[in-house]
Amino acid sequence: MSARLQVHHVQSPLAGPYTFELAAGACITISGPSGSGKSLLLRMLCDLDPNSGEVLLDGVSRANMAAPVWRSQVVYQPAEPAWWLPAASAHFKPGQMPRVRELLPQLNLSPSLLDQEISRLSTGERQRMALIRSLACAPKVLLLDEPTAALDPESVAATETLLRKELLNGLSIILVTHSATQAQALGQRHMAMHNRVLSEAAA
Ligand SMILES: Nc1ncnc2c1ncn2[C@@H]1O[C@H](COP(=O)(O)OP(=O)(O)OP(=O)(O)O)[C@@H](O)[C@H]1O
Repeated sequence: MSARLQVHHVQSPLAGPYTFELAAGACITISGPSGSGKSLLLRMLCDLDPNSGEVLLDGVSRANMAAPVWRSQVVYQPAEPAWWLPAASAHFKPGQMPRVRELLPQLNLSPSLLDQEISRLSTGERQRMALIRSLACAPKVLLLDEPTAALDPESVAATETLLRKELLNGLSIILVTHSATQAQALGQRHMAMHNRVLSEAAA
């Protein structure tokens, strides 16, 4: 597998430096205590927080890409995703809708939820809808911050099945999770964050 994402000395005054590589179709999992710096790392990788160092996507430096282009290919899904319009459907471009309709049943979501007010969806429905929003961008790298934290076991299983399928199709994932079972099920490499220092974790 070739390096899809190369991270070289990425740091900010708050965290880092971080250096590692993520192959195409591979998943790195990151575990670690609350407040250890996991989200800070993901936010730097998608260029939401100011940072120095170099990140390359398929060999192309982030410095040579417009920020919106970068963020559409290296997509960050926070633990509590934001919605800025009343209904989920309004967050999708018309061209994304066939993909959205294909993904909804895979996460056990009814298409009728698309047009309901987001605030009326359950936390777990919102979390699954957020994953659909992330995947609808057709990213090359997905940075997932506890994507199943609010889900029941059946929805966790559906989400993991979908992520496994996406990995097989070449998507690369950095997955922050507190679940050792989930890390084992999806990741090939396991890392741990402690006091903003990233290290290899036992498999
Ligand atoms: N912009 C900021 N300025 C100063 N400190 C910050 C900023 N953003 C985050 N922090 C602090 O950095 C630390 C790491 O935060 P981070 O959100 O990365 O934790 P985390 O490992 O993702 O935790 P959790 O598992 O609870 O989501 C926390 O102590 C947080 O308060």
